[in-house]
Amino acid sequence: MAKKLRKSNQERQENKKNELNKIQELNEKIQQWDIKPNSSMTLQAKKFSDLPLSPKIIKGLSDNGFTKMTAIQQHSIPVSLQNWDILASAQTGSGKTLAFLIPILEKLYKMQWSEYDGLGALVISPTRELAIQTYEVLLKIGKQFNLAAGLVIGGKDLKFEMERIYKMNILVCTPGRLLQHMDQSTGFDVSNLQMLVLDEADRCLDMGFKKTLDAIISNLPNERQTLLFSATQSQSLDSLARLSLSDYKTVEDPTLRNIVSAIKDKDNKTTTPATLQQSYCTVQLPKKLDMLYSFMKTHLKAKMIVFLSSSKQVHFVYETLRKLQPGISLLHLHGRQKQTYRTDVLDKFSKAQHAVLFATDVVARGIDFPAVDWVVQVDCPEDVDTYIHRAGRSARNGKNGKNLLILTPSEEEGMLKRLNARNIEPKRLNIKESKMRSITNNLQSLLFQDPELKYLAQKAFISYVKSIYVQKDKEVFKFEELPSEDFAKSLGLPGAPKIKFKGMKSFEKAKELKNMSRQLLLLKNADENGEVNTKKDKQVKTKIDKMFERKNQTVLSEHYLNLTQPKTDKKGDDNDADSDDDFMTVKRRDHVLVEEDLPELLIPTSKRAQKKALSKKQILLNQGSSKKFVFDDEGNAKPAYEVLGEAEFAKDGDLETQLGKFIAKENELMKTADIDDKNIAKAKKLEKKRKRQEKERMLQEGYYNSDDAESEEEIRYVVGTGNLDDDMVSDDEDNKATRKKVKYSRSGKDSDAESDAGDNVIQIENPETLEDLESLTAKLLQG
Ligand SMILES: Nc1ncnc2c1ncn2[C@@H]1O[C@H](COP(=O)(O)OP(=O)(O)OP(=O)(O)O)[C@@H](O)[C@H]1O
Repeated sequence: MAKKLRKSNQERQENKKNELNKIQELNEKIQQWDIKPNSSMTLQAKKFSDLPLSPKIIKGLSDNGFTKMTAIQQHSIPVSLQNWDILASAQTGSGKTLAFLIPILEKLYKMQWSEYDGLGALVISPTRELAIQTYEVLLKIGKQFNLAAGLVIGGKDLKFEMERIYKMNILVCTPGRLLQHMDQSTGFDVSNLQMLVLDEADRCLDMGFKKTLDAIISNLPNERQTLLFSATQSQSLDSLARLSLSDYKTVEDPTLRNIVSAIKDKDNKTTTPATLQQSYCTVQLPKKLDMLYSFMKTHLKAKMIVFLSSSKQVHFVYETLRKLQPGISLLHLHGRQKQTYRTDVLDKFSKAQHAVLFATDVVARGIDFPAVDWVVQVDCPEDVDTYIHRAGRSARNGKNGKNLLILTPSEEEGMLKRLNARNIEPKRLNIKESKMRSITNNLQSLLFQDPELKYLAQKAFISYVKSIYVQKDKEVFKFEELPSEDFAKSLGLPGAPKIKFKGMKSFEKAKELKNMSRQLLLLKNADENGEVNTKKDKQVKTKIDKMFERKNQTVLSEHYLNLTQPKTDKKGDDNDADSDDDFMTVKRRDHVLVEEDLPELLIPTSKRAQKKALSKKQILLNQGSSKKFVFDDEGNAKPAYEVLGEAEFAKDGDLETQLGKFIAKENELMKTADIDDKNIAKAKKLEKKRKRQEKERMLQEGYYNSDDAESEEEIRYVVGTGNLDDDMVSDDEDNKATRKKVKYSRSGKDSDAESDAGDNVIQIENPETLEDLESLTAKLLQG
């Protein structure tokens, strides 16, 4: 028995030695690799197996059907393997994900990284969807490795994450939650980090994560490798590169250890693939929905993503078009839905053969839906980069795809100019008016029947107008040219909700009035000759003068305060026009929704308005009980109830007859009122029921984000080797002992300990839920 054990130990040692030798060989080969883009080595390496890569990664790749490399993989993987920092940009769908995942796995493997070495690599993605997708690819190709990987994309149960995050070797995450862990999770140590990857790096910046990224990067060790990947390159990306890549400016100096290789896809000058057919058409804003519906009706056998500018637009278009039953299955996705619902939609759309997905730009980047035939950009993208990324959801990895950009006449010239400047020249498509089907009447009747839909339409209208208003590129987005009335009608609304740009107006007016008040003060201090006395403090003032002054100042400042109120709140926080939700209010005119039913945007928030309302109330209170007057033909006011003289009263019969008549009349009135009341009560009951059902349906479909955190679980883990199972790490002493051994074994001296760790059976904490991505703990890259 002992002999057998010794033999197996010997075998293990032998195996380990061989493995280390092979790693040594791989390292030597990659150091000799000529990474120049035109070198024969680079150009001749067509398959993954042509590169000096470990058998583990080759197996992981081939098991998933990846054998040939794409251009970006061919050019960037050898450079990454030589430990250079990289700023890589390549077309959408060109395989960037593998281009950074392979070097991560390969590097950690060659360093013989173990679960006790802590976090070795960090991948930061701008959206949850992209992070999930990257994580899934990592799981697939990394099965052969003995590493722990986790997905941290936000969620409520911070404690749960805190307890596990320190065990991870590779983390795929979104920026906000990562920073939270850096700040709050005591056990989370990033000091050993070897690689940082920023996927869609420019998008991370566009989404306002700059400060978060700066903070994350400042927490990371300087001695690390950094890879920045994006399909487009913006100036902000350059500035990030300067911040996060070492010696960015020393590109030409090959003697420095950390230089940047800016790798671009040499074959293509533009960032859109050649297999993508690009076209555009021009349609008046009020005709857009007709155009979309007609397009869908003529493409029932297609898989299509329809991009709209806001979640409210998406919600409205989805809810109404599904009621018109176009004959193709419809899905919708935006950032206000629950993560579980979003994941479900992604899954459904990925699997669907023919379907339409209405979406915001939350899926514009990185998401890899298979076989999308059409991308339809119904609302104009905010810039060319967004256009490229949206269009890039189709024609991925050499496949064919089509993109249709719908522009309004006022957007056409500006947007085409922007696209042409980037070598993008979509073909113009002429729309046959005769083929276009108008759905305005259908929408009107839908909205008439369903107040919920009307409410959605109003929100969609406002959010669209708002989206145009806030666009930076005023040459493309001309707010003043919006045909708001017709646009509202095209959504089925009876008219455009009036939008008042509260912040802007009050800001301008406040400036004006501030000037006026200054003039008033100066005038008040003017001497008898009318000259302005600026040295008023030197005047001799009586007590009454002072009181008068103080009183007037108060009046003035109150008045001034009222005018400037919308700009500054009590705490002095800036509330002006830039505030996202507060910058416009809507005056409604055609419906009777009560205030609590209104969207936040519609509630008048100005303190002035509230004060005004208060004062009206006050006036009414002060008035005491009201008197009712009627006006005669000459316009004279008389009390509504007058006591008649006896003779006049007797004209209509004696008291008894008149009383009888009066009672009969009142009885009649009461009967009708009773019927009316019953009808109203019935209608109310029905409405209540309908609302309840609607709410239930919406809950099922993933709206009501407010309780997201309550119900969803957004963190998932792959936990590495079995000895990371909670039970096994519960005993601290044992754990410490194992750590010591494993550390020691990395130097190759204690192969028993190493193989013990390696021999552990892999534990999957919740195998059933692993696949649907909703498990809190999943599994592993196994050895
Ligand atoms: N070497 C390869 N062989 C076959 N298919 C590949 C290869 N590399 C990537 N793919 C496939 O190509 C598709 C696009 O890859 P990926 O999502 O990595 O593109 P991307 O460049 O990151 O796109 P985007 O810029 O839109 O994020 C995926 O379906 C992926 O599985």
